[in-house]
Amino acid sequence: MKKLLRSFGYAFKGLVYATATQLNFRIHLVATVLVFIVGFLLQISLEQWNWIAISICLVLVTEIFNTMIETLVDLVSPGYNEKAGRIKDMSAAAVVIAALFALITALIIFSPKLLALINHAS
Ligand SMILES: Nc1ncnc2c1ncn2[C@@H]1O[C@H](COP(=O)(O)OP(=O)(O)OP(=O)(O)O)[C@@H](O)[C@H]1O
Repeated sequence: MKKLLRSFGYAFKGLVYATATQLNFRIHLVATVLVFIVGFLLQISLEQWNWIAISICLVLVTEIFNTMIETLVDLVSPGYNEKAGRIKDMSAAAVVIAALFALITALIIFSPKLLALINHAS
């Protein structure tokens, strides 16, 4: 049990490090809070919450992996290296793909509800 708690402590330290050092990670966290607020206000369904949860998880996990890969590349290849650059570029591409998936998911879920609200108000 003590060992398990210690492992969670290390994981929490990693999360704090990612939040403190990565502006993009902080932006994703703010976006997560906003999506939660909008989701509650628009009373989205359980299935839609599922898609939102998958999107958020995917973006945060890829962002942490990206930070991890950047740190590892800087460790093993501190100087200029074409392959090191390519690895970082691909890692960043993974975050962009996840973020696009999240954006499209949010558009599919929220735009019909927001449009209905706008139509109702006018
Ligand atoms: N060692 C390297 N050799 C060659 N090119 C690199 C190297 N390090 C970085 N690059 C290039 O510069 C880009 C930016 O790298 P950098 O490490 O600054 O990441 P970043 O996306 O700006 O993240 P962060 O702001 O978190 O450091 C990489 O995507 C890559 O194209």
